[in-house]
Amino acid sequence: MAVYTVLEESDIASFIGRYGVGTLAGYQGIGDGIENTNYFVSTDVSQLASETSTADQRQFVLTVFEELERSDVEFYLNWLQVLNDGGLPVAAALVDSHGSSLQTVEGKPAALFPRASGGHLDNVTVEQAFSAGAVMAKMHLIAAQHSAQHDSPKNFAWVEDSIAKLLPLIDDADAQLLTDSWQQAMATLPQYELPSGIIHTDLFRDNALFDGDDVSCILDFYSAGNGRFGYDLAVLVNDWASEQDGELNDDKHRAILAGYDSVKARSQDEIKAWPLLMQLAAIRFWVSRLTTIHLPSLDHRPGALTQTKNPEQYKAILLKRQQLA
Ligand SMILES: Nc1ncnc2c1ncn2[C@@H]1O[C@H](COP(=O)(O)OP(=O)(O)O)[C@@H](O)[C@H]1O
Ligand SMILES: N[C@@H](CCOP(=O)(O)O)C(=O)O
Repeated sequence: MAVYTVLEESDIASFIGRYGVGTLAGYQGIGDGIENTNYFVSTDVSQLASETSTADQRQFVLTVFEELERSDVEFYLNWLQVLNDGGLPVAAALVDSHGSSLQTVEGKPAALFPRASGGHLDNVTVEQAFSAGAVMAKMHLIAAQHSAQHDSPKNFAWVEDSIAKLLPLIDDADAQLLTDSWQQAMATLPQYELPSGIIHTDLFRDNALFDGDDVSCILDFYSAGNGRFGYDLAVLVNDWASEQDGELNDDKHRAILAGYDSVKARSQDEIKAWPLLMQLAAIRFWVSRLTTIHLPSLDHRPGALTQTKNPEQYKAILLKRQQLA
């Protein structure tokens, strides 16, 4: 259950009051998520003079950022606005009557977002895989036009540092595989000139909502930062197009790449570096999942331990991707 900051009805009503979006009609803590506190909130807009729609209620998500620094939240809210202005399906924070999107709740940063329609996918069709690739390419096109700078909390420097800390804690065969794979990848990466910008870094299926075949909202930008676009795409493919044993599902893999290329054609170097990028993305999540288990005190996310994800899955994906190189 991802509600760490418990809010009373009166807290939520006064929070909502800053926005002029009607009176509180209902609220419910959101069970999904591991990092922040989220509530679904609905308001009654029937008394609002400005309301032109026929609906009686509007739906929002109230987020309390449990661990992020205020300056980081500020960056993410601005970035969401940039993506929203560029036409990407994201939920940009509402601005209150004083012109601010960033609030404070119990001393922590907080914001109000429109609630997006759509649901999470259990099984991905090739049409949905195509849409996911296309929407990521659109996001990268917007990012390529901006010179924003932000360190992703789990960038390659973090991976390298975490590997060093993990080596004494994991079995010898895994330690060897991790060391060799990482060193080989880092030695090969500079051969390629790979375009970069602000990337999502964690676009797993649980961070996207779908209406039918279309992405209705990309969620959870709170690990975004500078990185290579091809690496972001590899993170997506490893989650959306892997079988249980880590093997690539050819149809979904092809559909994601076709969707991506239909919006932003990959460069020759991005294509040549593709197996390497998938390996890097696999190492990153093998390492973060190992870290949650072996170094829990370093994991800043309050719900990480209760929602532990299986590191072996990403080791299997790494081994399968190495066979493609
Ligand atoms: N704007 C939104 N519209 C609809 N659902 C949302 C929205 N924001 C969050 N959610 C729901 O809340 C869940 C948790 O949000 P997320 O940002 O992933 O949390 P956390 O940062 O804690 O991991 C999402 O998986 C989604 O189901
Ligand atoms: N998608 C990740 C969970 C989020 O991980 P984080 O390391 O970016 O906080 C996974 O499935 O491991």
